[in-house]
Amino acid sequence: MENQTIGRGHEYNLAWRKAEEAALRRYQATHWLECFVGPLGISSQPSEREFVSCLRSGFVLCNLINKVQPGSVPKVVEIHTPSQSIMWDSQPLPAYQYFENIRNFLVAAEDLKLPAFEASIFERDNIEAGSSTKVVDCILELKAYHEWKQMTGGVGCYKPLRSPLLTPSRGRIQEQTHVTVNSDSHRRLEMSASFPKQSLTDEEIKKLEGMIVKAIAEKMVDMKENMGSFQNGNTNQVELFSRIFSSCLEEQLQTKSPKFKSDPLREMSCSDDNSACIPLQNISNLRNCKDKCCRACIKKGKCNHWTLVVMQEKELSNLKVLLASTKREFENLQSQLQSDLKQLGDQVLDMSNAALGYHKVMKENRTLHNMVQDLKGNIRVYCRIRPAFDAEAKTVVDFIGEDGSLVVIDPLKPWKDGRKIFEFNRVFGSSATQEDVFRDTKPLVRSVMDGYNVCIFAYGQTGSGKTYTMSGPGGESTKEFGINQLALNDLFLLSDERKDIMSYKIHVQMVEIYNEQIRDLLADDPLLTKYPFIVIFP
Ligand SMILES: Nc1ncnc2c1ncn2[C@@H]1O[C@H](COP(=O)(O)OP(=O)(O)OP(=O)(O)O)[C@@H](O)[C@H]1O
Repeated sequence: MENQTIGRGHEYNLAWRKAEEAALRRYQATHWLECFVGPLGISSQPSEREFVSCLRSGFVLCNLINKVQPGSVPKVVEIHTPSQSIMWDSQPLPAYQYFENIRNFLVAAEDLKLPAFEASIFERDNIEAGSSTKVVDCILELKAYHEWKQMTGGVGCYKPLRSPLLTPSRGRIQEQTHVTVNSDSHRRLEMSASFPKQSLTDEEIKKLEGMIVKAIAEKMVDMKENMGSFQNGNTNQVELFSRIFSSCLEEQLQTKSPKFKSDPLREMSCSDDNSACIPLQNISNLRNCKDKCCRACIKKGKCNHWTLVVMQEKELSNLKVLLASTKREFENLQSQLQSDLKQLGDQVLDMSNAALGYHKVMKENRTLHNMVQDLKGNIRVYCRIRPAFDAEAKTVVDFIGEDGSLVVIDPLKPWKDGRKIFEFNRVFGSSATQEDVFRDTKPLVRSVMDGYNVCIFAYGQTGSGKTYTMSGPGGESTKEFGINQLALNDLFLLSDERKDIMSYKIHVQMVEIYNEQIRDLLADDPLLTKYPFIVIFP
C-alpha cells in the first residue's frame, strides 16, 4: 500500500513537470506572437483555454504565417467583430470561419514542414489538458523557421529541429517570457485543475500513465532525429544553431544592457530597433540587397549596414589614392637617392684618384729630395765664425767665399806664409743668425721622416760657440733657438702635416761624453746616468 503511494507520487511529480514545461512553452509562444503579430488580448501567462480561444478564429495564425512567409495564406477570412478576437471567453465562432482559416494555415504549415495539429482542437468543448501542446509546437517551430530565415536570408534548406535542443531551456524560457515561476505561477498552472490534490482513481492513474508514456516516446523520437542529424556531420545545422544562439544572446544583451552599444563600429552595424547584429564579414552580401536593407536584420527599414559599407568603400578608395601617391613619392625619393649615391660614388672615386696621385707625387718629391741630399753629399761640413769678443784685437778671417772657401791670416807669420785657405760646404759669417744656420741643415733633418739616418754634431775648441749653435744661448727666449730645438719643432710640424697618411713616434735622448764617460743627461735617477743606459720607451 505504501509502495503504491510512493509510485503514485512519482507519477504525479512527472506529470507536474511535464505540465510545467508545456506551460512554459506556451508562455514563450504567446510572448513571440504578441511581439510579432500584436497584442492578443490575453495574459502573458495564459491558460490553455485562453491560448486556444484567442487562436480559434485562425486569423492570428494566418497573419502570423503570412508575416513569416508572405503569401502563404492568400486569403484570410476577416473577423468583423474585433471584440471576438480580443475577448477569448466569447461565444464560439461559426465553424466555417475558423475552419477555413485554420485549414489554410495547416496547408501553409505543411508546406513549411511544420508540425501539424488537428483543427478540432479549437472546438471549445475539446479544450482539455495538453490539447494545445501541438499548436504550441507548431508556433515555436514557425518561430525557429523565422529565425533561420533571418540568419540565412532563406538561402538553403531548412531542417526542422523539433527537439529540446532547439527549444530553449527552462531557464531561457523564463528569461524570454519574463516569467518567474514562483509558487503563484505554479498555482496558476492548469495542472492544478487537471490533477486535483485529492486521491486519484485507478482509471485516472492509467490515463495519466498513458499520457506520460506518450510524451516521453515523442521526446525520445525527436531527440533521436536530432542526434542523427548532428552525427551525420551536418555542419550547417551546427553553424545555424551557434548563429541562432549568438544572435539570441546578443539580442538579450542589447535589451538588458544598452551600454553594450558603446562601440561605435557596433553601433553602426546594428540598427536602433534591437534587430540582430551580423558579423562585419557578412556585410559584403549587402551589395545584392535591392531595398538597401540587410537580410540579416530581423526588421526591415532601419539598417545602417549599407551606410557602413559605403563609408568603408570611401575610406578604402581614399587609402588607395594615398597609397598610390606615397608609392610615387617613394619611387621619386628612391631614384633621387640612387642618383645622389651615384654622384657620391663618383666623388669618392675622384678623391681616391686624387689621393693616389697625391701619394705618388709625394713619393716622387721625397725621392727627389733625398736624391738632392745625396748629391749635396752625405757628409757635409759647415763652418760658423763666432763674433769677436772685445779682448780679441783683430779678426783672423780674411775672406769668406760663397762656394764655402775660407781664408784666414795668421798675424804672427809673414804675409805669404800666414794665409791659410779652407774648403767647407758652406761658411757662415759672424753675422749669420741661428735661422741661417738651420736653413741649410733643415733638408737633412727632414730626411729623418723618410727613414734616413741623420747625424749633426758641432766640433771646435773651447768657447768657439758649439753650445750656442746647437742649443742656443739658453733662457726663456725662443728667438735664438739652436739647431736641436729648431729641428725638433720642424719634425713635429712635419708629423702633424702627415698625420693622415703616416704615424710617427719621436723620442729624445741627451747624452754627454766627458773623460771617456757617457752620461744620460735626461735620466731621473742619478745612478742610472752612466752608460749602458736603460731606456724605457712607453
Ligand atoms: N754666434 C755667436 N754669437 C754670439 N755669441 C756667441 C756666438 N757663439 C758663441 N757665442 C758666445 O761665446 C761664448 C762661448 O760659447 P759656447 O759656450 O757656445 O762655446 P763652446 O764651444 O760650447 O765652449 P765649451 O766647449 O767650453 O763648452 C758664449 O758666451 C756664447 O754666448
